Amino acid sequence: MGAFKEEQMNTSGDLNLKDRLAEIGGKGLFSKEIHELLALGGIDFAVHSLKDLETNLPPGLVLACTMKREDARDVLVLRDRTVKVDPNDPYACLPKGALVGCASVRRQAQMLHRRPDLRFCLLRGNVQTRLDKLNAGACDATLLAYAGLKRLGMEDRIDVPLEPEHMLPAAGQGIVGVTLRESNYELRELLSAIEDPEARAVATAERSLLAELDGSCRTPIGGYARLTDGVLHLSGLVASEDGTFLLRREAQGRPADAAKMGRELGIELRANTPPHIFEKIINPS
Ligand SMILES: NCc1[nH]cc(CCC(=O)O)c1CC(=O)O
Repeated sequence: MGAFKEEQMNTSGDLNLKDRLAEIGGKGLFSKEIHELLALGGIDFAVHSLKDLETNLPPGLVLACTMKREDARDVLVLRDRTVKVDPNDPYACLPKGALVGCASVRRQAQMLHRRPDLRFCLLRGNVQTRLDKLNAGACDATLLAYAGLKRLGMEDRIDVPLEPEHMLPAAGQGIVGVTLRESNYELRELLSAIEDPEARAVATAERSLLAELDGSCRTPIGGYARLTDGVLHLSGLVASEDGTFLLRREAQGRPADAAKMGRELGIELRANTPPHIFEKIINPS
């Protein structure tokens, strides 16, 4: 196998900066065009943030490898960096009625659940654009993935890493995965060298939880698994957008049962959630 040729693509997810991701089609947005090209043989593999990768891949494509997980936490980035932060009560540093720039219903719901006084505005664009807008006073704080900031070398802009008990991450957050054609055995074998079994186990649990729950991409859903001493622990969360309803459940078991564990926790969460929270929004206006 010789050198790789890189094909850069801008997807609808990158190009549409105006709307909330949830309203323009959710996860498939970042991978639709890429997977069409992959299926046709225009490219041989595609690299994704697992968080943005749909749970049901197009026929003939597989998730060939999941790489070692970066820090999965979300972080709070503050405009006023001089305030004191209590790690046990990370949202207390925001004044009453503070304006939070955020494009994720999952983050918004979890914050509103603890701080119903907070106000939210849409903040989209790439990370640098968001930080520029924050610094210019568009809002008082924003929430981002630790992994995204770290990979861009902007860890120093992190004010408050949020522990999963305060903010449950999205399924797959912090993990990079590679998709390719199922029939490309040579490349699958080659990529198995960068597969991380722990990332595979946690990603499988989180993604099967998400697959079970994914009624509408507007539903705030969190899923986070970790492996300790050979035991897989999975936390799942469903909330209403305004944070008035929030349900969190945990499960544990063997890594080999990751998919089953995710499905079962998803079923349990759904059974205990008012059905309207999962209602599909066909035509958002
Ligand atoms: N939805 C955008 C997106 N997809 C993956 C990351 C961060 C990196 C990762 O989670 O792997 C981000 C940015 C963010 O949410 O702050």
